[in-house]
Parts: sequence; structure tokens; C-alpha cells
Amino acid sequence: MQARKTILDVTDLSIVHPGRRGRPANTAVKKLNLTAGAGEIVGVVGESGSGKTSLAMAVVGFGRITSGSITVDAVVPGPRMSLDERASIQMVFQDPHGSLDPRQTIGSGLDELRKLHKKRTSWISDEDLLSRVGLSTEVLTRLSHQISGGQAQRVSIARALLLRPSLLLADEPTSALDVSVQAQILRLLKNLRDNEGLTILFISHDLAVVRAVCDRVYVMKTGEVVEFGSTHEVLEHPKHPYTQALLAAVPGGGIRRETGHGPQTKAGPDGYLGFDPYQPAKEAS
Ligand SMILES: Nc1ncnc2c1ncn2[C@@H]1O[C@H](COP(=O)(O)OP(=O)(O)OP(=O)(O)O)[C@@H](O)[C@H]1O
Repeated sequence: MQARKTILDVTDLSIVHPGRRGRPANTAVKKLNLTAGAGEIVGVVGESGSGKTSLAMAVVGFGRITSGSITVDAVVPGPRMSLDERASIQMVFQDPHGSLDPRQTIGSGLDELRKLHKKRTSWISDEDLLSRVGLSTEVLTRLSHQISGGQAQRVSIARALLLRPSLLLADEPTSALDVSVQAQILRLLKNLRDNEGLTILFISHDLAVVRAVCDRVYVMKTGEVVEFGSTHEVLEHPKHPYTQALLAAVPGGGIRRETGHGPQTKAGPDGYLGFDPYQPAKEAS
């Protein structure tokens, strides 16, 4: 099999936040190495405070880097990025409405992006773009508060896709959503990986979500990677006591068993039960 092109390359990354008001400096990331290949969904999982957000901010060029390096398809994230380089690294965050301008309709938000990035965005019409994320053009005339959380997250993903990013950073993209909507969004991200070759760095504290969507996973504890490998290997046969403890803390070992979403059946390949999360032909909720 041909090796994948490396899109994200994090080498020996350390991030130290300076202490404020007499507090000691805080080492959030220590000598971290991580890669993501083209068309791969790579997870970073760890408890609160493990350094995920510090890593994520550095990858998109907003955060501090104390030592080490990051490249995203030959772009070095940071304040010196050009507008076009900035557009090549896209983000989707936890709060789906928070990343949309409340005063703009979804359509005028897309128009604004198209004006700012004419070359990057001419490849697709709004209609085709929205259909790729399971939405109809009806959302174009709506304000962000007039669409559901799931729809808003689809719009955020569409806005990212419009810019043809080399990397999508998804930071807890489903944790604010209802469980059934969560599953739809996860399925959408997997479809975009499979059909568009999208490369995704997926940050989460939720093992069930990571299990559902990631090809490979890195487990972070207090700024260090304690274990990494294929999601199956790491979550089915965890070697590090921290990974074992994370799994033990989740009922069902990170395989989510939902209630109230239809009949309970055997876990599907996604680790979810009882419903088919992806309905591309329908207007998504
Ligand atoms: N701007 C900052 N200044 C000082 N310390 C910081 C800053 N940002 C993060 N930290 C510290 O760095 C460590 C890692 O935090 P980080 O937010 O990266 O972890 P996390 O895994 O994303 O946690 P969470 O899920 O709670 O956001 C923590 O001890 C945190 O207190």
C-alpha cells in the first residue's frame, strides 16, 4: 500500500504558559510528536488539563509554541501566515452557534467568505456545498439562531470545506449536541474523509466519540503522549495504565449505549447503537 502523504507534522512540541501574578509557569505540552496523513482522522484524547487545547491552538497558529515545530502541508502555523495559508487550516469548535455571526444570514456569511477568498472558493456552488453536509439551500436565508445546533455545526463544517482546507481541526465538535445529532455529525466527518479525502485532527475527552470516528488516536496525559496507535489497538488493548483508567471510567468502556433513541441493538462498527445516524438525502436536524 502506498504511504499517505503527511499533512500534519508536530515534532518535539513543547508549550509552556508563563505564570501570571506570581504563579509558576505551566508546561501544557511536553516534547510531543504527532502526525496525520492525508485523508486520516487522528484523535487526541485526554482529560481536562492534559494539554489538548494548547496543542490545538498551536496547530491552527493562534497559540504559543515554546520549542519544537509544526507544519501543516508545508505551512508553518503562526502569526506570519498569509491569508491564504490561514484559510488552509480550518477549525470547527464545540459551540456550533458561537462560530457563526448572529447578525448574518447563513448565505451572506458564505458570500463574505467567497469575497475574501475568491480563488479558493470558486470550485463549488452554495447548493452543492450544502448538500455535501446534508443541508438544503433553505438554510441560506436563515440567521444562526433560526437553525438547530446540529444544522449550525453542519454550516460550520460547510464553511470550512468551502475553503478546501489541507487540515480541519475539530475541537470537541459534538460535545454540545444531542446524542443522536452527535452521531450524525460524526458520520458526516467520516464521509468527508472517505469522499473528499479530508484530513482531520479530532480533539476530544470522549472515548466513545473517538472510537466512533478516529483512525488513529494519541492519548495525552499532563502534556505528554502516553500511548498512540490505531484506535482499535489503543482502545481494545490499552497498554498504558492511564488509557486503561480512562476506559474503565466510561461505562461500557467507551462504547455508548443510548437510551431513548430507538431499539437497543448490537453495537455497529461506529460503536453506536440503535439508529442509523446518517441521512444525507434528508434535511438534517
Ligand atoms: N493561557 C494559559 N496560561 C496559563 N496556563 C494555561 C493557559 N492555557 C492552558 N493552561 C494550562 O495548561 C494546562 C493544559 O491546559 P489545556 O487547556 O491545554 O488542556 P485541555 O486538555 O485542553 O483541557 P480542557 O479540556 O479543560 O480545555 C492546564 O494546566 C492549564 O491550566
